[in-house]
Amino acid sequence: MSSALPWIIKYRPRTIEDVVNQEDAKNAFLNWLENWGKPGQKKAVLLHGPAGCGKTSLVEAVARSKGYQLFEMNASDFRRKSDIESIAKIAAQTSGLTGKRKIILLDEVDGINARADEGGIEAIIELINVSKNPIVMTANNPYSKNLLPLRQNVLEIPMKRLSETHVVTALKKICGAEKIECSDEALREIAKRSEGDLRSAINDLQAIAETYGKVTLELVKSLATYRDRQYAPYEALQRLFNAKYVFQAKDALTSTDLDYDELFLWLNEHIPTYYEDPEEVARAYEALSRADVYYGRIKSRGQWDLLSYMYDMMGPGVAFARKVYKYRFKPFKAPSRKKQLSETKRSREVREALAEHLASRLLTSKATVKAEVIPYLQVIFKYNPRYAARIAKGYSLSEEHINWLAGSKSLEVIGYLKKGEKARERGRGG
Ligand SMILES: Nc1ncnc2c1ncn2[C@@H]1O[C@H](COP(=O)(O)OP(=O)(O)OP(=O)(O)O)[C@@H](O)[C@H]1O
Repeated sequence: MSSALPWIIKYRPRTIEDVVNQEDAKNAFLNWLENWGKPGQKKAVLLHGPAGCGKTSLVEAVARSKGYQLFEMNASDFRRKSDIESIAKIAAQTSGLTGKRKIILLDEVDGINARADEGGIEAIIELINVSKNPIVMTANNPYSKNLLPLRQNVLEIPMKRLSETHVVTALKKICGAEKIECSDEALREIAKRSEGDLRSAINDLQAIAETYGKVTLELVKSLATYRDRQYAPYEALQRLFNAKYVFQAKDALTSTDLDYDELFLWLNEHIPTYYEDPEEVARAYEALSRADVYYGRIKSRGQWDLLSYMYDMMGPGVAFARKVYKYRFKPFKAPSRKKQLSETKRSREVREALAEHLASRLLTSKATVKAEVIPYLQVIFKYNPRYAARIAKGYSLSEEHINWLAGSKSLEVIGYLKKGEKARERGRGG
C-alpha cells in the first residue's frame, strides 16, 4: 500500500463503462457531443449533480475514449474576465498541435462568486458564443443565482447521487486491487455515511486502510463520518488543506475536538507536510501567524469577537495559501510538540486557575496577575516558606496552587500552614 497516490486518482474511471450508475447522463452527453456544431444544438453543457457522483470523471473518460484533447480548468483558474480570455484563444482554434479535437472543461462553475469574480460569468457566455470546440461545465448546484444567465446558454444534464450499492461495489473493487482486508459491513457503513459521494467514501477507505492496515466496522465507526460529526485530527487536516471552498476550510477547523492551542500545533507542524512549494509554505505560515496575533489578543484582552478573524486566518488563510488546487493525500501525524504540550497541560491549567483566583481577590486582570504577581510569588514560595504560608492562608490558596508555586519547597510551605492553623486553634481553645 502506498500513500503517494490518492486512491481517488489511482482508481479514477478510465473508460466510459467505468463510470457507474449514470446511464442517462452518459447517453445525453455522448449524444450532445456527437451532434456538436449541428444547427439547433447548444454549444455548451452543464453537468450538474451532488459532489463525487462522477461529473468530472465522465468528461475525462469520454475524452480519453473518443480521442479528444481535454483542457481542464477549475473555478479558481477562471475567476476573472482576463483568465477566460486566455482560454478563449484555445477555444477559438479548431485543432491543437496533436491534431486532436478538443473539449474545454470548466469545473465547478458554481464556485464563481458573482460579486467577487467580476465579469466571470459574462466572459464564459462570450466564450461559448465564440468557441469552435465543445464546452463542458460542472456544478454541484446549478440553481445558484450566479448561474442563472449561464443556464439559458447551455444544455443541462443532471447526474444522480450514487446509490449505496454502487458505492459498496466501487469500494470492494479497490479493496481487492489493494489486497486489503475489508469487511462487507464496514464498506456498507462507509457507503451509508458518504451519502452518495464516492470521492469521500474512497478517501475514508484509504484513510482507514493506510492507518490500520485493514477496514473493519469498528474502525469505521470510530472515525465517525457523518457531515456534522467530529473528525479525528488527521482527517480534519486532510479536509482543511484540501478544501475547495472557504466554508469547507472553516468547517474543517470546527469539526475536531482539538482546543485552540492544539490546532495551532497541528497546523504549525503540517504546513510543510502538505505544501511543497516554498512560496506556499511562506504564505501559509504568514496566515497562521496572523491567526496567532488574533489569538494573543483574545487571550490577553478577552476580545472574543476576534475569534472569527482567527478562524478565517487559520482555516481559509492556510488552505488558500496554495497557488493551484490539487488534491493531496498526506499523512498528518500527531505533532511531536503535542506530547510535550499535553505533559505540561495540567501545569498550564493550574497556572490559569491560580491567576483567575488571585485576579478576583486583587480586583485586577488575569494578565496583570500573570505578569506582575505570580513571578514574585514564585520567588517568595521558593525562598521564604514561612512567609509563603501566610500568603497562602491570606489568599486561601489550594494545595495544588501551593505545589505549583513552591515546587520542591511545597511541603515546607504546607508544614508552616498547618502549624499556623494548629496555633490558631490552640489560641481559640485557650
Ligand atoms: N459514477 C462514478 N463511477 C465511477 N467512479 C466514480 C463515480 N463517481 C465518482 N467516482 C469516483 O469518485 C472520484 C471523484 O469523482 P468526480 O471528481 O468525477 O466527482 P464530481 O462529481 O466531479 O465531484 P465534484 O462535484 O465534487 O467535483 C473519482 O476519482 C472516482 O474515483
